[in-house]
Amino acid sequence: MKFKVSVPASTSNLGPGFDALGLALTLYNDFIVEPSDFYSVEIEGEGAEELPKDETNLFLRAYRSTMEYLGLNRPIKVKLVNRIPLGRGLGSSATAIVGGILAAEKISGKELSLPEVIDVAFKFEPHPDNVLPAYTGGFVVAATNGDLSYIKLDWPEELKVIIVVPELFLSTEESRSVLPEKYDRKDVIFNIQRVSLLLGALQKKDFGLLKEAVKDRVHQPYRCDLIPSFWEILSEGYKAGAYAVYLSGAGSCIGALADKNFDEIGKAMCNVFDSLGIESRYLILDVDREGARIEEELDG
Ligand SMILES: Nc1ncnc2c1ncn2[C@@H]1O[C@H](COP(=O)(O)OP(=O)(O)OP(=O)(O)O)[C@@H](O)[C@H]1O
Ligand SMILES: N[C@@H](CCO)C(=O)O
Repeated sequence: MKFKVSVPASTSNLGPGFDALGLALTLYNDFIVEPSDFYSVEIEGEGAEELPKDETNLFLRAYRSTMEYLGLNRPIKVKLVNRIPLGRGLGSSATAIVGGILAAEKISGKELSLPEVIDVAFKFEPHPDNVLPAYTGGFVVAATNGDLSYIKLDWPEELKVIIVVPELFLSTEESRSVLPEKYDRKDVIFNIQRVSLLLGALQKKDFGLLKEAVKDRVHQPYRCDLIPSFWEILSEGYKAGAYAVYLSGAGSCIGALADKNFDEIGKAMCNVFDSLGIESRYLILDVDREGARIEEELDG
């Protein structure tokens, strides 16, 4: 039994929806798994040099934790084919967690319920906005309070996501450490208004509202100093025709929503990084609607 688990990247927050909104993208990490006499990890692509190849590897930790939950221990050999840049706010760690859980389900022949999947996943990443879209695909609104409530919403077909990827590694831990413990009531109200507007604007395809709807006072004003010329990059994205520009997840990637001028928007934002001597590239992505999947049996 040799199989491939494919898990999509995700862009979360979308401005004001901190720890609540997540969107799966058509960029994938693949995990090629087969039973073995002992655990081993091989890595190709992103993080091949940096990520651990022993039992501390996040994919293996999630796999083993799921197997432990099921009362099993079945060693595997896994090859990580990583296409999602690490430490950029594209949910790479969420793909490893979800991939490990799916691999355990396949090897054990047992299916976990969504609450069980979330219970295991939250041991490693206690916010839902990357884990959930990685697992379910699509545009997801998640609410946690002990239990998880979530809903998958329609995403307008014509809206693509342009992701600018700078050569700036930013761990989620570091990017969360700059956030305040408490917020002013006016800032909380500001974000509640914008998230509501954002969901309405997407539902009605009133894209002219998106620029206001992605404004945020909960995380971007605190994280902006971690990304040189953050506000200028947003401004260049808007000038080139984006409807919305925001920090993707915990950063450092910047996301832009548009239905045309995709290359112009990507280039305009990368030019700002260029002028700072920071290498960058852009990806034009659609929304993945399927989520994590076991794509194929690779042999017998
Ligand atoms: N594809 C992967 N395979 C194995 N481990 C990973 C993978 N991606 C991330 N990790 C592990 O998860 C840890 C935390 O990653 P972190 O959340 O900071 O970054 P990220 O997942 O790349 O970005 P983000 O969650 O902001 O989108 C990393 O130090 C790394 O050990
Ligand atoms: N909502 C999270 C995403 C990172 O997993 C954050 O912004 O910190």
